[in-house]
Amino acid sequence: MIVIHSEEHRLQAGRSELNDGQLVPCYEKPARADIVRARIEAVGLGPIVEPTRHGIAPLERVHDAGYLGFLQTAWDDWVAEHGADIDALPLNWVAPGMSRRRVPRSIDGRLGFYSFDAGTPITAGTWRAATSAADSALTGADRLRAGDRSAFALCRPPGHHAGHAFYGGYCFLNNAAIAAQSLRDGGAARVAVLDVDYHHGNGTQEIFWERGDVLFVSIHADPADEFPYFCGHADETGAGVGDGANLNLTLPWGTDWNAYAQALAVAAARIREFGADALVLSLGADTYGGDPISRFRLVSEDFLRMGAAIAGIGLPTLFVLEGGYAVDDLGVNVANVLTGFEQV
Ligand SMILES: NCCCNCCCCCC(O)(O)C(F)(F)F
Ligand SMILES: [Zn+2]
Repeated sequence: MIVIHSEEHRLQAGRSELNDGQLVPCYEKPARADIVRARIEAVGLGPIVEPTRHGIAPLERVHDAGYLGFLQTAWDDWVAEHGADIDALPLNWVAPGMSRRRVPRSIDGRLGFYSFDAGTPITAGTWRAATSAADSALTGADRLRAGDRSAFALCRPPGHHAGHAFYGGYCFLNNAAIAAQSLRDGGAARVAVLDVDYHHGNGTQEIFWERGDVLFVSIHADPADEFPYFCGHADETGAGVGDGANLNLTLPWGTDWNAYAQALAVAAARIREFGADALVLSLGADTYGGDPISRFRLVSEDFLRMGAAIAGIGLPTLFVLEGGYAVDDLGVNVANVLTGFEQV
């Protein structure tokens, strides 16, 4: 399995995030990619290559042009107002009943206009890091189009919380959605996205909400209890021609492999029934029992079983890294999914 990875991920190194009322060091940090890369090399999963640059066009196939323009200038606009010693974080958002008709001139206003949390710092390197992650996912999509059975885009920052025109949950560009759209544009008639991150992929859901050509399936902690809280419920099935092409499988805190495997079997059956030509797998490993911000109870061996179950779907598969914050074990857990897949 080829692995695509850019050193430019290191350019996203936020100082702090707002979590549970406090500014704390960022959980989504460069060491995450380093430990995954080291394990991938140790197990000899496959060659590790740099992404090819794809420019802004594939990003515009998924994201709003005004949002992309904002992301490109946000840091400079922030520095002009607040200086370069503090990362850019929003301080207020659009609440129900407030107007979203005008984009504010203020950088503080635009940070809130285009985001949904204060846990996702924009820094000097955010744009370059985020575009390098999107290029990794796009390069992986190119490999599937060239006939590879699988590829792994070792992406940082992650993407599945980023929507058409918003960022949050450590995500700026939706790497998995950008790759899925690239596969569609490259000739795949139907593409499935399966999200196994502990958190609901609200961004991916929003992007494909009214699309019947891309199936989105997510297995995640019940949003009644867990971030991102406001969507991801089982009754969210899509809209218009997309109705029925969105499947949310929610699980309670404390979920172990037995329960998780049953949800994964339902997801696999739905994907087979959909008749996709390719699968994009949003691979978060924060379902791990040792994860500091999550509350499922998978153990490292379960990730081997997860990889085998994904292989059982029988589609060319692009793995795209999302979350996972038990950094010491992240490499083993991610590599186990990929190894489990390859062994089928
Ligand atoms: N008390 C709850 C704090 C929640 N803090 C934000 C959690 C973000 C999770 C991000 C992720 O793991 O879903 C991704 F894959 F996108 F990286
Ligand atoms: Zn997550």
